[in-house]
Amino acid sequence: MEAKMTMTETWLRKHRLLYVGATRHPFIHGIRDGSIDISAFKTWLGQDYLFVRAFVPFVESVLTKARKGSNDSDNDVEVILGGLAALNDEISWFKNEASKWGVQLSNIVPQKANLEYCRFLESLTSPEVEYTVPIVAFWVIETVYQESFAHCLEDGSETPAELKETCQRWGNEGFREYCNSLRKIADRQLEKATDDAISKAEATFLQVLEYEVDFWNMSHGGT
Ligand SMILES: Cc1ncc(CN)c(N)n1
Repeated sequence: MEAKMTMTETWLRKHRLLYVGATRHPFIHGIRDGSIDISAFKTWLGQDYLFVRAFVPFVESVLTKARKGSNDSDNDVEVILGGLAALNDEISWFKNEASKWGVQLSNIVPQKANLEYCRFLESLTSPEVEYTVPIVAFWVIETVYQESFAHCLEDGSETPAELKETCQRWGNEGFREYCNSLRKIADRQLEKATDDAISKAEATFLQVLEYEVDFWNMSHGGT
């Protein structure tokens, strides 16, 4: 008998074009084939540092909701706490990387796409938004980076040596497994969710993908 398709699988198939748009963006192609304009990379670096700082309270709120709204809360808390710990490392990494590239983090002003994305994440921290919705958002946010940067490390890629460490940060196997754990939590929640929560979660899935595309665009000179 064939295994039943999970909700995340259904959405990934149904919204394939947008998903590919977010995970195979020209910014990523530029890293992968070595044609990236380093000023675009530096813009991304500074903006992403601000994003990651704003991402922490979002993840904290997911953690709080996991404690209250999950019937496997020990597992969920462990996975989400692992994510928070990774964010702590990520922030230190951004600081180091910025000084390597001569990017002054204290002078970075968030661009429109970044502000809008952070505002959207903040809206998901409201207690009225049930756990299923932000856990789906969390899974997609992390997975877009995992799939994007892993693509830059595949056989045949010509990623410049000085950008390999960046790609390793999200493209590594451990990060992939962590994304799979988030996906399993999201699917488990979706299985028992109401139709209303499922449609809100699907809309959130799409919004995150759109925000991710806008985020990459911003590094290419968009706003
Ligand atoms: C915009 C964005 N999306 C996702 C990630 C992965 N934490 C990130 N650092 N920045």
